[in-house]
Amino acid sequence: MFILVNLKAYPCDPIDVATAARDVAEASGARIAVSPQAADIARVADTGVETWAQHVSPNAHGSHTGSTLAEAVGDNGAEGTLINHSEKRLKLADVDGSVRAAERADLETIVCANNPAQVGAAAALGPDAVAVEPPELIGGDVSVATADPGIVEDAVAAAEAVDPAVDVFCGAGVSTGEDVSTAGDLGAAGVLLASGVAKADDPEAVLEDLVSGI
Ligand SMILES: O=C(CO)COP(=O)(O)O
Repeated sequence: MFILVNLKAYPCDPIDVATAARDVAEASGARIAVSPQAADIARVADTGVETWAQHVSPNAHGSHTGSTLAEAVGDNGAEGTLINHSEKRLKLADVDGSVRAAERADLETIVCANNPAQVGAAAALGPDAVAVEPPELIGGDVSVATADPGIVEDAVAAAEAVDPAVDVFCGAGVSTGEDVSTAGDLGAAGVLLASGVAKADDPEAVLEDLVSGI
C-alpha cells in the first residue's frame, strides 16, 4: 500500500511533515509520499521524502503565465503528480493534457475521480493510477473505505475493466492504520489523505499508525 499525504493549502509546516514521513518510511519500509504546495516542492524533496505535485498544467513550455509546468515540477525533485483532484478539477481534455505533460517530464501520475464512472474514464487516459475520492467525505472523520466500501470496490472493477495495469487508490477521511488495512482489503493499492496528517498535533505518530495497516 502506497500512502500519499496531500498537504493541500493547510497551514502546517511542510518540512516537519516531510521529515516525519521520510523517517517513518525509512523505519517501516513503507512507501510514503508528501504532496506540498508547488512552491514548496524543492525544499520538501530536499528532505529525501518522495515528493509529489498536487497538480501539473496541461501545457508545455511557452507563453503560459501562471501554469505549473510538469518539467519544472520534475526538475525541482517531484517524482509524481496528482491530476484532477476534487479541489482542482479539470476539463477532460486538460486531464489528458496533464497526464501527457507529466509523462513527458517522467512524473508518475494519479488521476483523481469522484466516482467509479469517472474512474473508468480516467483509467482510459492511461495514468499510472486513479483515485476515487467522494467529495462529500473529504475532510471528514469517517474513511471512505468504511463509509462507502462499495464505491471503492466499484472503482477497482471500473479501472480493471478498462485497463488492468492502472492501480486504484482511495481517499477521504483516512486517518488510521485500520482505514489503510480496510482500503487494502477492498482492492485499493494505496490511499490519499490530507487532514489526518496535516492537521495532526503529532504527524509522525499518525504516520506510524497508518503504516501499521499496510
Ligand atoms: O482530498 C484528500 C486527499 O487528496 C482527502 O482529504 P482528507 O484526508 O482530509 O479527507
